[in-house]
Amino acid sequence: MQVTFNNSLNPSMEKTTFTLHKNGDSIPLPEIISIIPVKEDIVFPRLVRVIELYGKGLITAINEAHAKNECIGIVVLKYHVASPRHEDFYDIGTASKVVRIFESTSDTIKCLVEGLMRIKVTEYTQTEPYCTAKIEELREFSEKSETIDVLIQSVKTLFKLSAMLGKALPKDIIPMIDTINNPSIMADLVTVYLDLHIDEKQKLLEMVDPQKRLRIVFHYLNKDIQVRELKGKINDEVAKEMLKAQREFFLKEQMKAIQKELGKDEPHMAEFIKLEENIKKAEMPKEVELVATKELERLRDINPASPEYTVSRTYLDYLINIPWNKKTVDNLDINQASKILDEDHYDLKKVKERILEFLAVHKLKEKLKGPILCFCGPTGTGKTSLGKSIARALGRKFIRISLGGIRDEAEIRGHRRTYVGALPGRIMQEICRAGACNPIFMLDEIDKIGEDFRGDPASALLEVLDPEQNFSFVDHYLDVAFDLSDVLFITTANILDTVHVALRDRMEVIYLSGYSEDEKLKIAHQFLIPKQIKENGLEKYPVDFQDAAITKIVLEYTREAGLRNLEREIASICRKIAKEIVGEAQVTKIILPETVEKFLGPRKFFYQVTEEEDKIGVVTGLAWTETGGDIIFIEVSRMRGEKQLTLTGLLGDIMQESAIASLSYIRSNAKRLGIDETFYDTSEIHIHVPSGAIPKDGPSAGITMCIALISLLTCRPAKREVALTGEITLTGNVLPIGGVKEKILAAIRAGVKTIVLPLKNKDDFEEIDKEIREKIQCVYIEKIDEAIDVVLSQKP
Ligand SMILES: Nc1ncnc2c1ncn2[C@@H]1O[C@H](COP(=O)(O)OP(=O)(O)OP(=O)(O)O)[C@@H](O)[C@H]1O
Repeated sequence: MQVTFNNSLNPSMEKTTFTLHKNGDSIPLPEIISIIPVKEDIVFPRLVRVIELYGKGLITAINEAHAKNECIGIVVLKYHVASPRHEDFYDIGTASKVVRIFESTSDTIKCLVEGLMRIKVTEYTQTEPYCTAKIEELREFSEKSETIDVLIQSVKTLFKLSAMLGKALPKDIIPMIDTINNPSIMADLVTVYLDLHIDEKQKLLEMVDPQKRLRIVFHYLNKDIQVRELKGKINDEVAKEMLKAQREFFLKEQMKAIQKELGKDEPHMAEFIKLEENIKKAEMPKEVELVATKELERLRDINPASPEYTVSRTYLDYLINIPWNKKTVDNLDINQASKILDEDHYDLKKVKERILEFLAVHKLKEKLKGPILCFCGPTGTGKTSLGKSIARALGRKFIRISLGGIRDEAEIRGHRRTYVGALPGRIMQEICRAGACNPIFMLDEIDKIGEDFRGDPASALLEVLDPEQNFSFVDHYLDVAFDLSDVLFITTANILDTVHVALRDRMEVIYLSGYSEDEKLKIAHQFLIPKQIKENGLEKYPVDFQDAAITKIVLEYTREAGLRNLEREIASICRKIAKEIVGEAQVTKIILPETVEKFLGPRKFFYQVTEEEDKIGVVTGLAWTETGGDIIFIEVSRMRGEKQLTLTGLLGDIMQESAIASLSYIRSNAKRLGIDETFYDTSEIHIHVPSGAIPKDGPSAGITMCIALISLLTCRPAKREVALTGEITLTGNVLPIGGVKEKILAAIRAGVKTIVLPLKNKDDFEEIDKEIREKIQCVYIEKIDEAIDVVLSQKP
C-alpha cells in the first residue's frame, strides 16, 4: 500500500479541504456507513493513500460509495485471517472519501482514498455482501499551547534529522513538513513514516489528544535517530574495514606485480603460502609464532637471489622444524625396562637399580625432572650403550653428542644470526633431528670440554643441565626460548676431576668401574660374541670361542678396564672367519688360544711382572688412566754430578712435584733410612717412567717413586710382584688415592701378588668382589717407612 501526501495540503486550505464535520459541505458523515477492512496500513485523517482490495463485497461497497460520493469507514484487521469477520476488526478507524478508482475488475479494485476523521464503530448493521455499521466521530482536542508549538518544532527537527541520517522519504516531504503547524496533522503525518508495528500505529490512531500523540511521536523519532546513528557508526566501521581490506588486497596485488618484475614470481608465492601453513602447523608457542610470522613478512621483501634470503629462509625452516610440542609416549613399565636393561648389559646391578628408581619416580611424578645422571668410568664400560638402553626401555628417541674437544660456546648455544654461516647449537640441531621434544640426550665426554677465547662451553651447559633454568633455553641463533625440561639428559665422563665444579654439582654421578677377567669372559660369551657373529653375517656358521682363547685376548691383546678393544679383537676374528667362508678355504669353527695368535698376530701387551727380575731402583707402581688401571715401572738411576734431579717419561706437573717431594723426604730422613746424608752433593738423580710417549700425571705414584729412590740409595732390590699406589707428603705420610678397583684389576692382570695401599683406601678395597680380592694380598700403610720392608729385599 503506497502512501502519498495530498498535494493540496497547505495551511490555507487545511480547514476547507481536510476537516470535515457532520455539517460540513463536502461530504456529510452519515450515521451508518460501509466498513472496509484493510490488512496492512492505516489511513490517517487528512492524508491520502492507495489501497487495493479483494472480494466482490468490498468492490461493490467502494464502487457504490464512489458513485454516490459517500463516506466509507476504513478499519484495520486485528490479525490476519482467511475470511475475516467484523469481530476481527479494530473498532476505531477513519472515515474516508474514495477520491479515485484506478482499476476495478471482478476480483480486485485499486483506489485512492483520503482520510477525513477518526471514527468509532458502535454497532454493525449488515455483514453481507459487505459490512455496514453505525459510527460516531471521535473529536480531537484542539486547544493551542506553547508546549504544543515546541513539540511541533522538535518533531520537525527530529524528522529532518532522521531524513538526514538516511530515512527513506518522498522527495517533497521535507519542504512540506515545514509548512504544517497543526499538531494533529503533524503527529499523523510523521506516524505514517515511522517504522512501527501496525498495533502501535493503531494505538496512535485511537488517541484523540494531539499533544499526547506528538509526545509519543517525538519519543519514537528520537529512538529512530539513535538507531540510525548507531547503524551509521557500524556502517562507517564496516566501510572502514572494507576499505582497509580492499587497500590490503590492492597493495598485495601490486606487490605481486612488483615481485614478478623483480623475479620473485609465483613459485615463491606458493612457497610463502606453504611456509605460512607450516608455521601454523608447527604448534609453536604464541610468542615464537609471532617471531616466525614477522620473519616470513621480512622474507617476502627479500630478493630470492640475495644471500640474505637463504639466511632468513634457513632460520624459518629451523623454527618450523623444531618439535615444539611433539612428544613420544613414554613406556613406564618398570618390569619391561628392567628386562631391556638386562638384555643389553651384564651385571651393572647398582646402575640398573638407579635407573629403575629413576623411572619409578617418573611414573609417579609424571614429569621427569630432577638430577641429571652422569655415568662415570673408564672407556668401554658401557656408558653410552646404557644410555641407548634407557631410551629403548622408555620408548624415547636417543641423541648423543660428544663434547670431547669442544672449545667454542657457540657449539652448544649457537652463533648469533649476524655471523655469516651461523647455525643453531648442537643441542637444538639434534633435537630438531630427533623430531621430539622429550628425547634421551646423552652428552658424552663431559670431562673433555675445553675452554678458550671463544667462550666457555661448560658455562653454557650449566643452563642446559639446570632443571630450574632449562625450561626457557635460548639458543643464540634461534633467539627464542625452548623448553628443555622434558629432555632427559645423561652425561658421561671418564674422570670427574676435570669436570667443571658447578656442572659436577648438578649431576648425580653413577660410577662404572672396569671389569675383571672373569666378567669380561662372561660378557664376551653372552653379549660381544653373539653381537659380532650377527654383525659379520656368521649366524649360519656358528663359531665356538673357547674360554682360554678369550682370556688370551683379554690378557695379551687388550689393556683396558672396559670392553671396546676386546669387542674389536673378537670382531677381527669374526671377519677373518667370514673371509675363510667366502674364500672357500677351510673354515675355523673353534677358536683356541693358538687360533687367536694366528688371526690376531703376536701378543700386543706384556704385563707379566713375574717375567722380569727384581732390580735395584725399579719399582712396580699402579696408575689410573682413562682406559682404567695400569701398572707402571718407575726407574731411578744415579750418576756423578751435583744436586740435580732429571725427570723423563712425559710426566705431568703433579707427578713431577711428587718426585721432588719424595727426594726431599729422603734427603731429610737420610740418616734414619741408612743413606749417606751427602749423597745429593755429588750425584745427579734421574727418574724415568717408561712408555714415554704416554702422558702421565697424578699424585698416586708418589710412594712408588720414593721407594724406588730408597731402593737405589740403599742398594736393596725391589720385589717386582709388589705394586704400590699412594700419595706422599713431605713428612712421609701416605694419603689415599682414587680408582682402587681399576688398579687392583690391572695389578692382577699383570701378575702382581701383593699390593701396598694407603690405609684410608681400606674401605675401597673391601668393596671389591671377594673373588677378586682373594687373588691378591693387600698391605695397608700410613707412613712410607712401613712400605720399605714390604717392597725391598735385603741387600744381595
Ligand atoms: N656390562 C656390559 N654388558 C654387555 N656389554 C657391555 C657392557 N659394558 C659395555 N658393553 C659393550 O662394550 C662396548 C663399549 O661400550 P660403550 O661404547 O658404551 O662404552 P663407553 O663407556 O661409552 O665408552 P667411552 O667412554 O669411550 O664413550 C659396547 O658394545 C657395549 O655394548
